[in-house]
Amino acid sequence: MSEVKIKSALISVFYKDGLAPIVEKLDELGVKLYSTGGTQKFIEDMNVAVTPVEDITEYPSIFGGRVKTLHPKIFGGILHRRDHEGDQKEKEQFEIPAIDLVIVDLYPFEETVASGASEEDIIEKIDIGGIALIRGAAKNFQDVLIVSSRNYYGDLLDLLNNKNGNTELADRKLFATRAFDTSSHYDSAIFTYMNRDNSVPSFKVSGANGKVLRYGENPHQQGVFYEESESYFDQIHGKEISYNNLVDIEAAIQLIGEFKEETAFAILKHNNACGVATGNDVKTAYQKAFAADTISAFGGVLICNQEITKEAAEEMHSLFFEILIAPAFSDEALTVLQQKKNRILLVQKKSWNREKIHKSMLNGTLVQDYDNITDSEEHLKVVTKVAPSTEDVKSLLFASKICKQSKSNTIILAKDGQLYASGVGQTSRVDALEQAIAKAQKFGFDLQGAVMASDAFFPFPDCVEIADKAGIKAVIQPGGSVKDQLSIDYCDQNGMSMVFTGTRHFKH
Ligand SMILES: NC(=O)c1ncn([C@@H]2O[C@H](COP(=O)(O)O)[C@@H](O)[C@H]2O)c1NC=O
Repeated sequence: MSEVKIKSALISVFYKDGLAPIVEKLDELGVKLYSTGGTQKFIEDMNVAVTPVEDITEYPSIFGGRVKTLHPKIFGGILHRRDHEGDQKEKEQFEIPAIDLVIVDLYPFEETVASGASEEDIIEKIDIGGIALIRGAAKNFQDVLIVSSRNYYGDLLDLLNNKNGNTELADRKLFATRAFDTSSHYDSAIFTYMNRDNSVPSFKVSGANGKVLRYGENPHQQGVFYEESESYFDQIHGKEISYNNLVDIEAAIQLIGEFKEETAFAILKHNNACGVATGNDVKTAYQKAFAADTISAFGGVLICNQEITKEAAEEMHSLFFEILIAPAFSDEALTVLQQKKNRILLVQKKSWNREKIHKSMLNGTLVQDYDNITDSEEHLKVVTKVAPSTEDVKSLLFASKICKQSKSNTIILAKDGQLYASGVGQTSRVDALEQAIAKAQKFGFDLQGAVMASDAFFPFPDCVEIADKAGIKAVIQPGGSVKDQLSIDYCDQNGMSMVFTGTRHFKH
């Protein structure tokens, strides 16, 4: 049977907002309504006739609502095959009313977890009856239409309006597919919560609201972005965000997350910082970040951890950049920045907060903890005769933050809250250092008294030697090489200071 006329509907929804126009339309179409406690009251308050499910089940809602729709007469009403003689006989025998449309909006499990509620409250938000209704109605898409979330109310209304209460098989199948998307996403979230201690060696990821991108990494590749949780940003201006933009946005949000106490500004290209600085105000921090590499900044992704001021906006307006991310923009700043129609402006809504990260690998998925160690003073062990000065320690920790958020192998050269230059993504540490020195010289930085950070230990003393000859006098690195002593000896012989952090920060 392809076309089905909706004659009856069961509505059981957690959030009642958005429901009223649907109830009105169903009432207008003469659809008989069944409902559960709170939803029933909502419908009655609209002065629309509704039959409580209890009238069908002849049971009250019990155990604090844990069992209300879970009854053969409800599930029989949904699941019986309309064109099956045996099912029809049993339906008559057990006096089961047909239910042609099911509208469910599940208990908000993910929201409850995100709110930091107690385990008891979270467990109570595991919907049982609702998920069963969704699965039952979706299974019987031959006869029944399932609306599994309030996200689909708009589509339901269109359907009711356009087809006058009739549905085609293709409609029901589409809504059923969406229903299994809803139910599988819901169960994945429950599993992920229950498996917080990784006691079960299984990994679930469920992205929703797939956004088809213009293309993937290159124009001949397709790309889609599936978000797993609330978005990190709101786009307030500019062209459509691309696949590569998203990759850079993540790198930018991770990098800026390292700077919690001071005003910081960063400019990234291809996931690596080409400019980072702290400053007393946003404009100063931007100017210092831009100075690190005035060429790479062209077309870059900019990020700041403070509101963008008018002064800062005017300063950066002349730069062609792709994206600017900030927690807020002043009205005057927006007036300046929005003059260029394509440039993307994003309001960052939350700091980087993922504990686990994953990437597809071979025929599976690699999962690991996010590198959530930011080197700070208490991590530092002075291994040389000379200790770094207070100012050097500040510069070393600043450099180490950038180092952690750059692609390995990385060497960062910095001073006074300003990235001087970096060597990133190199196959040898010496290459990374030589690249950084050459870049610093190219952009006019005097490396006398600058500091060096390395994301991993030095296997040989060559790096400290090259750095020393370039004028660098303080070094931060994890330590841990069997030949650490050779680097330490070189520093001691040449009046350099070096600290070990004990933490390697590879980023591949
Ligand atoms: N236990 C059940 O039989 C049951 N049947 C439906 N629900 C849920 O109850 C909520 C609606 O409840 P109410 O109409 O009482 O506000 C919906 O989110 C629905 O998914 C149930 N609750 C949880 O499992």
